[in-house]
Formats: sequence, C-alpha cells, structure tokens
Amino acid sequence: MTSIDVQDLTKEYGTGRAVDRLTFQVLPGRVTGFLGPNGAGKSTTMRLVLGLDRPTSGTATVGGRPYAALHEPLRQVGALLDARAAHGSRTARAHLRALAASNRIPDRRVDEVLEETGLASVARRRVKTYSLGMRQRLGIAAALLGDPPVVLLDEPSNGLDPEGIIWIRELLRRLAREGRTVLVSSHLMNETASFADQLVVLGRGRLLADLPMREFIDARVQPRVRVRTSDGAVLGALLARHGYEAAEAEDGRWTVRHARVADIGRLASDAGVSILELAAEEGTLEQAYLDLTAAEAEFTTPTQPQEA
Ligand SMILES: Nc1ncnc2c1ncn2[C@@H]1O[C@H](COP(=O)(O)OP(=O)(O)OP(=O)(O)O)[C@@H](O)[C@H]1O
Repeated sequence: MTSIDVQDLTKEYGTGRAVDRLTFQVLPGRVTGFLGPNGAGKSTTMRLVLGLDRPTSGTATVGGRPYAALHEPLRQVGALLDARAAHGSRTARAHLRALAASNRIPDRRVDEVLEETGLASVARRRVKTYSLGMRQRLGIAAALLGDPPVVLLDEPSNGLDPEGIIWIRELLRRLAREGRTVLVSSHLMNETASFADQLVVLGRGRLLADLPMREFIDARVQPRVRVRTSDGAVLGALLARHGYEAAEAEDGRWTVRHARVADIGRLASDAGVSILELAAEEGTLEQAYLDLTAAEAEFTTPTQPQEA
C-alpha cells in the first residue's frame, strides 16, 4: 500500500514561508480533501510531493521514496496541477500518447482514459480549441494514464459543468474504493463534503487539522434539531423548562441547539404536543471550515496598536 508522507516539510521563497514544518500522511483507500485559504500552501505542498520544487528542509515521499527516485513515475503517481499545462498545438490523443511512450505505458491505455474522461469524441482536436472543463478532463486523463496507486488533483472540479462535477465525485469515490491514495485540493466545501473521507487543512503553511471529515464537522458544529408543532407556545415553554436553547423562526419552526432528534421527539410526545415536523440539522463542512479558519485568523492576526 502506497501512502504519501510529508515530514517536517518547509519551503521558503525569499523571506516568506509557503510551507512551515508540515507533517501529515495520506493513506490509501480513502479520499483526502486538502483545504485551506488562498496562499495556505496546498499547491506548494503538492509540487514538493511531485518533485517539481525542492524543500528548504524536511521530506515528502510517495511509498517511502522521493518522487525523483521513482521508477516510471507516471505508473506510481498521477497528478493534475495545472490544466493549462498541455501543449495547445497537439491533439489530446497525441499529448497522451507522448506521455504514455515516455513511461512505457501501452497505447491502449490512451484510448481507455479518453473514454473514461468523456473525451473520446474530441480526442483528435487540438487542445487549444478545448474549453477549461475539457482541459480539466484531459489533465485527469493524463493523471490516470499509468493506472497509478496514488493520485493528486489540484482543484479538479475547476471549470467542470454540473454533470462533470458529479462525474469527478464518482471517479474519486471509485479510485478510493479501488484502494488508491487520493489527495484532492478544493475551495468548494459542498463538493469536498461529497467525496472526502479525511481532511487535511492548512493555514499559512501550517497544519490546522488532520481528521476524518465527520469528526472534523462534529468537533466544530453543534448538532441542532428543527421542529414544528401545532402549538408553538406550548413547545417553547416545554423546551425552556427542560433547559434547551431554542428559537422560533417566522415560519413557526423552532431550532433547538445542542439537541438530538430522539430526545426532542420523546419530550414532545410525553407532553402530548403534536409534532408536524422533526429533523436533525447536521453541521456542514462549510460551517466547520469557516469556524476553524476564523478562529485561526483571530489567533494569528496581530492587534493594531491603539492610536494615542
Ligand atoms: N514560485 C513562488 N515564488 C514565490 N512565492 C511563491 C511561489 N509559489 C508560491 N508562493 C507563495 O507561497 C504561498 C503559498 O502558495 P500556494 O500556491 O502553495 O497556496 P495554495 O494554498 O495552493 O493557494 P490557492 O488556494 O490560492 O491555490 C503564497 O504566499 C504564495 O504567494
């Protein structure tokens, strides 16, 4: 099984630190979402894993080896970093065939990945005529060409239409089911929530969180219950009597904080209050992520000196 191991990794550009003593591991059989605000160091970390840049200190390895030491690397690691990287004057097919030849990958894989990424019918068109979404698909085709156990994708949903977004989600889930190691950066929280099992979150080059997604959300967003009844006043009094923090919205629905559906349902039923609607409101990844990054900003932003 091939993991990505980042150990005490630091990258400095001039006087700035893009990546700051970062340590984490990306394991096989799951999709790891790679999150963080603009400039947090995600792309730099991916470039360091792919040997496109040299660390100032620390290591980044794939299956225990630095990328530069991998034999036929496209068979070990597939990556999409910049969809604009392909030669515009080549056809998609010629681009993939050149990549395949340099890594002793059989030509039939080219047709397989063109099919898999939905590009078969446009494979003989020059890449410069491709839309951004088509280029993304071509970048993903290149990443999958060598059937690699490790896949790194930097914002793969960029430019994809709604169908493409569903397709990428299912592709990522399948790659993880096949036992591959999948690291995917994104700024789209709903998207990430739909495919990630694990999250690695960076802020200013440092590791802020490395947790299963559900744990990450549950640790930061308290569960709430939404409830509607024929008699809001009775429900409100009942909830207050039992120490629940509840608020009624204009549409007559109550939101009860720090509560579970089973407890509120039982309470109402025991009191003979008829329930018209009862639902758990699970925290979202977006809420949890914004909570974490806001806390981080508060912690790191220096307070302005008071004017005299
Ligand atoms: N070649 C470079 N020279 C100088 N600074 C760089 C270089 N590459 C990245 N940086 C800086 O390193 C920091 C991290 O950038 P990086 O692109 O890794 O962040 P990111 O998390 O991928 O951001 P985004 O979400 O915007 O893509 C930024 O401050 C960026 O300006």
